[in-house]
Formats: sequence, structure tokens, C-alpha cells
Amino acid sequence: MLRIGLTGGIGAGKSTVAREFADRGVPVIDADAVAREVVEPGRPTLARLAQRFGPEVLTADGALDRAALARLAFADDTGTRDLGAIMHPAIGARTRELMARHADAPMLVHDVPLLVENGLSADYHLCLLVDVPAPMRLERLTAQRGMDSADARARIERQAADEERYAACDALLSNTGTPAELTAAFGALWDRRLAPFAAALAAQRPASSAAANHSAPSDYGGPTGAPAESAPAAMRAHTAQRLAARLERAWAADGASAELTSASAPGGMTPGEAAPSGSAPGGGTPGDATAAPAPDAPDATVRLRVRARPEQAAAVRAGLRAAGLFPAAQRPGPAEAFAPADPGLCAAVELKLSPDPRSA
Ligand SMILES: CC(C)(COP(=O)(O)OP(=O)(O)OC[C@H]1O[C@@H](n2cnc3c(N)ncnc32)[C@H](O)[C@@H]1O)[C@@H](O)C(=O)NCCC(=O)NCCS
Ligand SMILES: Nc1ncnc2c1ncn2[C@@H]1O[C@H](COP(=O)(O)OP(=O)(O)OP(=O)(O)O)[C@@H](O)[C@H]1O
Repeated sequence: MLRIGLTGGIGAGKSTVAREFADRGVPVIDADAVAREVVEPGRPTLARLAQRFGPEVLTADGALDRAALARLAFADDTGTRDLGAIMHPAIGARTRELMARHADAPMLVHDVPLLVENGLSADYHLCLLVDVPAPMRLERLTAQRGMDSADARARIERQAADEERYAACDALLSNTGTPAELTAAFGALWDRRLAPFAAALAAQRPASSAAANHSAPSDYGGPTGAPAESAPAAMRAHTAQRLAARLERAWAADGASAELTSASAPGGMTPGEAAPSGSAPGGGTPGDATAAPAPDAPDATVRLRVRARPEQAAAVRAGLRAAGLFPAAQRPGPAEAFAPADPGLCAAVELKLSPDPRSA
């Protein structure tokens, strides 16, 4: 199953995109709806909220007064943090139940406003961002939805910055135009990338030879407002990071023991990024943004180099597949090249099997 995380700042248009998925028969789990369900009258989570924020967050008939809670919880960082600490375990448990119900679906969408804030990016094969600059979102929320301006501002302030969302997401749909334009952009993304990715994952194979073909994701339009020339290099570095995080998450779930010794992308990893230690097998130098080749360099391959003990090989390969990466070409010897099933991503993973991971 292709797991897609759908996110965006408040008022970006996630619901509109979620409807496009639903219209194509894709099950959508809406985190906001789950958050409502777990605080229905009588639920323990509701009692915890009243204990922390006071009886004023309850209406006379014992239901949650959502506006009152929003006022208190979004007033400062501590309130927002405590709200999350109370809500998220219950939301997580209910979400896992709903996901299990759709275990046989070829694709599943999780609409999560706080995907980036809660560090969930590596849980999905692909994260899709609906992108609208904050001032335009504020305008839409207040003018069209009638939301209180102070409330909208407070939530925007508590949410991730646009740059953090660009780094965490694999594909981006800009919603600064008309709803019809958003629908058209979604249709193109579906045809070119989402449907082929799901089909490839179901068939347990890379999507196409183009996947291993050094092509840069063309729908990463570049962050709004970022210098156009820096977008490809930054995008590739972030791609390396995201693939690495997915692999590590998949291995952790599998109990496999592998060492990601290096991640590299032409354009370099930007300083402060969690590039694993070790030598770069080609392209940029981990941790060194100055070693960037031309940003429009045609070789946009991202390489992750992995070491594992032979007895762990099967589990490590299973983790690779779970993260959406498949053998692209069998080479003689211990190394295998892997390609992502997502034709919009570019990666080669070198898997080295060695008796002692530290000496390989
Ligand atoms: C505070 C509550 C009761 C206000 O309810 P209200 O009906 O006004 O808003 P609703 O739930 O429809 O959320 C609308 C939007 O607010 C934003 N938002 C909600 N919670 C948060 C939060 N903790 N931090 C930042 N933004 C948030 C999101 O963009 C969301 O899409 C509600 O938002 C809530 O229970 N929030 C905590 C649960 C949560 O984390 N939800 C997000 C799911 S990941
Ligand atoms: N392209 C657009 N042009 C104009 N208005 C739009 C566009 N897309 C969405 N809107 C409006 O902006 C508001 C927010 O959209 P929507 O509810 O889809 O966002 P959301 O990301 O799901 O919001 P939330 O974060 O609150 O869940 C709505 O009033 C919607 O009608």
C-alpha cells in the first residue's frame, strides 16, 4: 500500500485535495475528524483536557467548547504543547485502528495538518504539501470561512514554517490560483506520479527505468519565495534526508540492523542536516554545502550507502522495499543498486553486506 501524508498550513486547501483523492476511491483518514472523535462526551481525553485547561472548556451539557479550548491552548507554546500531549496518544491509537481497516487498499491518504510539527514524514512513502503563503491563507480563512483573525494568526504562529514543510515533503501542489487550477495540478500529479508509484509498489518493482534515470522531481516547483537557482540543490539534499529517514524507520519497524554510512546528493547536504558519517560514494559531500556542483547538474541521483551483516540481508532488503526502494540492477558482488518506485524521486542505494559492518 502506498501511504501518502497530506499536509499544509491551516487554510492551505488540504480538504480540497483530500476530496480529489476520495473521488478516485482512495481512503482518506482525516486527522482533524479523528481529533473530534476522541473528545466526544464521556471520553477520557475530554476529561484530561478539562483537568488541564479548566471547566471553561466544557459546555453546559458536557461537550467540548472548541472555541474556548482554542483560545486557551493557542495562547502560548506551553498550552499548545500540553494540548498535543493530551490529544496525540488518543489520536494515534484511533488512527492505527482506521489504517488497519484499509490494509488491503492500494493507496491510503492521511490528511495531517501537523505532520511536519510532529515529525511524521518518515512514516509515509510520499508526503504531499498543499502550499499557500501564510498571508493568503489568513485572508481566505477570515474572508471566506469567517474565522476569527486572531485565532487564525495564533494557529499559524504555532505551526511549522513553510521552509520546514518544504524540507519534509516530496511533492508540492501550489494553491495560490483558482480551485480549478488546483484540481488540474492534482490530476497531473496523479497521472504522472501518484498512480504509477502505487502500481509499482503493489507490483513490488521500481516504477520505470526513468526512476533510476537521474531525473529530478519536476513537480517540486521550488519553495515559494526561495531563490529559484537554489531550489534543485536544496531539494536533492532534502530528498537524501527523507529517503534516509524512511529507511531507518522501516528498519526499526522490521528489527533489522543496518548502518546508513553516507547520504549524498549533487548539490551537497546543507549544513546541520543529519548526514550520516562516512564517505560520500559520489556527488556532493555530506555536511558540506559549498561542494555543490551546478544546481542544474543533470545527475540528480541521491545515493544512500548502507552496510548490513549478511544474516540481516533479507530484513534489510524488506525494509528497503517497505520504504519504496527496489533492486534496479543486480550487479556482481555484494553491492546492489536500488531505485525508488516513485518516478518522481531519484535515488540509488548501495547495499553492502559485510561480516563486520564497522570494517566494510
Ligand atoms: C483546539 C481545537 C479543539 C479547536 O477546534 P476547531 O474546531 O476550532 O479547529 P479544528 O479541530 O477544526 O482544527 C482546524 C485547524 O486548526 C489547526 N490546529 C489544530 N490543532 C492544532 C495545534 N495543536 N497546533 C497548531 N494548529 C492546530 C490545524 O490546522 C487544523 O486543521 C482543535 O483544533 C483540537 O482539538 N486540536 C488538537 C488536536 C490536534 O492536534 N489536531 C490536529 C490533528 S494532527
Ligand atoms: N484555490 C482557492 N481559491 C480560493 N479559496 C480557496 C482555494 N482553495 C481553498 N480555498 C478556501 O480556503 C479555505 C481553506 O480551504 P480548506 O478548508 O480546503 O483548507 P484546509 O487546508 O483543509 O484547512 P484546515 O487547515 O482548516 O483543515 C476554505 O474556505 C476554502 O474554500
